[in-house]
Amino acid sequence: MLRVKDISLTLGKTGILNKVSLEAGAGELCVIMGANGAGKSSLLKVIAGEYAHYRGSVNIAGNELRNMPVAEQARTRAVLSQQLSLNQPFPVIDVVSMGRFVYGSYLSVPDKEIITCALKTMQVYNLKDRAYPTLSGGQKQRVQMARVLAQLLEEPDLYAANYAGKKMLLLDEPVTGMDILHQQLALQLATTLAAQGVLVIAVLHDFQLAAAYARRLFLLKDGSLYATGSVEEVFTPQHIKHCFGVDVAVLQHPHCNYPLVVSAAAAGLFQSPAVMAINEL
Ligand SMILES: Nc1ncnc2c1ncn2[C@@H]1O[C@H](COP(=O)(O)OP(=O)(O)OP(=O)(O)O)[C@@H](O)[C@H]1O
Repeated sequence: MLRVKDISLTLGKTGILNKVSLEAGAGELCVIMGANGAGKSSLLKVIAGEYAHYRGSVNIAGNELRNMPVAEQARTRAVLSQQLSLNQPFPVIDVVSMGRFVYGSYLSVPDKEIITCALKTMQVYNLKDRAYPTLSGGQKQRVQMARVLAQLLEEPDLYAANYAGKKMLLLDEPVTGMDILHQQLALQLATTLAAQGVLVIAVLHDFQLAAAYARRLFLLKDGSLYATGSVEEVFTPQHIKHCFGVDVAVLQHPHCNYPLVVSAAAAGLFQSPAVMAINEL
């Protein structure tokens, strides 16, 4: 579904991305991680078609991104950007409706049903008449998730359509500001959409959420792809130390089949022979 080959990006005079190549298939939930400034948002913006002057190739479902008309790009992928500022006092329902405008400015009955479905799925239906700027940070983020969901869906039902090879969802730090319940809601929604064939690529900073939800990880360092693979392959103490400069232990989760990444800030952790043995494996 997505083939990124040798992407390099310069902004001003600064090299931001350096020959990044990656592939991801329909129905995968991929997570991009890396330290602040590693290039995660820039990479997502290149894939979203927001930068025209990158070098290399981005191929989406067999189409070269450069050759895709903007309207077709908008129908193929929905993007949740970081730091979206919207200060006009639009009601929430209008903000979510904006997601449907990529299909035309007239909202049909099915469009309105999709908007209602998106509002209810992100648990913001009760806020639909509130002025968007008056919402809390986490509520705004849920509304923005509802907007991209409204853009993505073809039916007012999460399970009704097969999106394999047709739809891509790009999420830049989607759970920022959300409480733990709504973090789970947002990432379970991403998982559900992936199960319907949507390729989901999310930038996350939280190791536990990434470990729990990612099927494939891309770890960036200084604008280059440093490691890629499964959670177990990418989340090693060595990779994390190299990319984030912190000592961690990677432990077996007592109840779940994904690892726990624990930072050395937990005093005395690294004195435990059991933990040292795990990390030397
Ligand atoms: N428009 C721009 N002009 C110049 N430099 C930029 C621009 N946008 C981003 N950068 C720089 O590019 C680098 C990568 O930025 P990017 O936002 O992609 O990082 P990130 O990995 O998403 O970081 P964070 O975790 O802090 O969100 C940073 O050094 C940033 O300062």
